[in-house]
Amino acid sequence: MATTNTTTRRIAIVGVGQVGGAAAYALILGSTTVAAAGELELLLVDNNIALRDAQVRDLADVAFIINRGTRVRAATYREAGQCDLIVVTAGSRQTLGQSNLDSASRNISIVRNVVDAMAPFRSDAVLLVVSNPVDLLTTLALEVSQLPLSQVLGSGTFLESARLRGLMAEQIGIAPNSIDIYALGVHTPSTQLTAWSTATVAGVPLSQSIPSSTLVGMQPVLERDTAHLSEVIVRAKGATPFGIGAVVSSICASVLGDRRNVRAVTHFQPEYGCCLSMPAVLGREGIAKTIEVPLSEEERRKVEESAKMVRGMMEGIRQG
Ligand SMILES: NC(=O)c1ccc[n+]([C@@H]2O[C@H](COP(=O)([O-])OP(=O)(O)OC[C@H]3O[C@@H](n4cnc5c(N)ncnc54)[C@H](O)[C@@H]3O)[C@@H](O)[C@H]2O)c1
Repeated sequence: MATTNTTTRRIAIVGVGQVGGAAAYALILGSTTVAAAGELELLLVDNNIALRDAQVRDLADVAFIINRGTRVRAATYREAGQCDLIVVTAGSRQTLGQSNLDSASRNISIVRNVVDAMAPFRSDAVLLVVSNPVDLLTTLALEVSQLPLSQVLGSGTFLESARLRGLMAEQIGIAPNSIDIYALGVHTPSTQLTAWSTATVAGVPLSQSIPSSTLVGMQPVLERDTAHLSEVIVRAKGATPFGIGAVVSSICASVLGDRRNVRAVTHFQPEYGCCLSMPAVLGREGIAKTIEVPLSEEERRKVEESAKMVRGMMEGIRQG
């Protein structure tokens, strides 16, 4: 490793294709925020060595231009396991027409292997999983890494929650950061849940802060657009790197800066026996606290149904 300095924050990105590359780019642009008061070193890992080295060179140019002392270099799995924060974006992208199951089984084996190759982890390392299916792979990474529960999380429905607020803001003329609403549960278009029952504007329930005719009209459209926009983007350009890249950068800033922002990320839920997205307070330890959301009976039943699928797949993985 390069010589250490107490204020250097190290983030490893494992899998530097479209998503890993965009995450690295967002991290370099936001390096002052991400590394809190210190400097940022980005370690890139990929089993495609030519691609990894090309990404290092391309991203090093960005760092030179930004000129905030950020360093970018290639690294091994072992070095990645010793970083402050490790982002797992390794995987095979799901192509349209390919079944979820095909893509899931390849990513299960990839994520198991990369997490295994990084172990043993630095004791305070935080592991952030982005590869899909993200709830299953975060649950798997938690088991394989043997890190404490709080230190393993996944991007989950953070992006969908941000998208939901942004799309709603356009409809109702209120800024996104003044709307408190989350997409929760298991991250797929058919299983994630919009927590309408707990949504507020300025602490006032949505049902009292927006005319009911507006609310009823926009709910199905927002749900559909929030859940399916990624598919639309993938159909047109093959991947969705920028939104998720910004999500990674934001989570890294929250964790390394111990900022205590509340974000919908996937993390272990004892009640459901697997990782799925619920709002969490993010701090240096990863998940500082889960916010208990008082879901309606129907919302809870929907979350339990999809959690059952994740638990079933985990059981299949354990039995080999
Ligand atoms: N959670 C989300 O919201 C979200 C959003 C977008 C993409 N994704 C997921 O992110 C993952 C990556 O997507 P992408 O578009 O960047 O795909 P990509 O194919 O462009 O990149 C994947 C990279 O992983 C690398 N890789 C594969 N096996 C590896 C291994 N064993 N060790 C190290 N690197 C390895 C590949 O060489 C490639 O560079 C996919 O699983 C995708 O579904 C998640």
